[in-house]
Amino acid sequence: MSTPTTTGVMTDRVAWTSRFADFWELTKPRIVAMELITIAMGFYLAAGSQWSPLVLVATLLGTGLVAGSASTLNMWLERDLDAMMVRTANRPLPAGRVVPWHAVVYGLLLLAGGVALLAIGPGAPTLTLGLICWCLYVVIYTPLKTRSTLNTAVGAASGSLPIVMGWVAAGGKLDWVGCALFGVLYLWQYPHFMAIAWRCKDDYQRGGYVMSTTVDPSGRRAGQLAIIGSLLLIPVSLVPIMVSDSMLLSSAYAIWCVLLAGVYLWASVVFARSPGDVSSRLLLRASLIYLPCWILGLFLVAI
Ligand code: HEM
Ligand SMILES: CC(C)=CCC/C(C)=C/CC/C(C)=C/COP(=O)(O)OP(=O)(O)O
Repeated sequence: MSTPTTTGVMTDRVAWTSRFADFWELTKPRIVAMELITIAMGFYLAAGSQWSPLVLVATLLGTGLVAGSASTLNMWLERDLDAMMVRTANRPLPAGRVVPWHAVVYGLLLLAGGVALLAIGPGAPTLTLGLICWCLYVVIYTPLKTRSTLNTAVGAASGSLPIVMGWVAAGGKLDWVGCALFGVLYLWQYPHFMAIAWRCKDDYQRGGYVMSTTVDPSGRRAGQLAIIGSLLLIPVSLVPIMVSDSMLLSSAYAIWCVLLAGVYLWASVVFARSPGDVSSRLLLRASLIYLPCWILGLFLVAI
């Protein structure tokens, strides 16, 4: 009878670790992590003094699973196009490290787990939003990417709903504040994505994607959309002031929001005036700084 050698056990361990890493990558973990932070923030803002830690955990885990499922099925649907683009060619499916039907089963299992958690935890309103979000991303946004630049308007909606899911899960109504949370995330995505759409325009062209920068390679249209998004962020990001009773905290929040959106607007203008490698990197960085900083501001205003 043969016994497993140390080398054999080590090789198995490495193989399992890289398999785990491939399935993990299918969920686009960095975007999901950022979404989870927005969900926690939405929940925190709506929760009064009485809130259930179990509902919070179920909302975070459930939405995380539904979002991971959406990303996995998005990658499955786009596996052939991803193979044509430099940025995505080494993803688990186009690189052949995960078999397509395994990804489908995995994506559906994640969806089932997420639906169960959202049903048991926060309940029907949050679950309904989660399913709408999933459909927007997988069923509408993904096929629309090769057909119309309207894809960004739809993708941005799926990126903005999770913060509302957190808000609703903690008992928030779809009032001014609930809509403003959606609005900030929605508008934030325009400069964020316009920077990426510029940086990846050759890739998008190779994959046959219809993006603002492939229909207008001068970058004019992308620049205009980035400016409109960051400009509108100034008034919309001020609406959540309504959750605070403190004059001091609301004033500090207002100044913070105007400052953040001002920097974002400045980066958008720099990009619009001269679309290029440096200006698009600046805008992408500004977008990745804006979001956590705005969330920090919300945290403080709701103390
Ligand atoms: C229309 C909507 C969106 C599109 C098309 C989009 C697209 C992308 C793409 C293609 C990248 C990779 C950039 C690169 O490789 O250089 C990226 C990065 C990123 N996105 Fe977005 N995004 C959108 C919305 C969102 C939302 C809603 C969030 C989270 C709340 C988010 C968070 C991030 C983060 C944290 C990164 C940097 C980490 C990474 O490269 O994975 N994005 N986005
Ligand atoms: C609850 C739930 C379903 C949440 C969904 C949250 C989510 C995954 C938002 C992503 C937003 C978005 C449009 C990302 C870009 O995808 P892309 O396909 O353009 O990116 P890629 O080119 O890197 O594949």
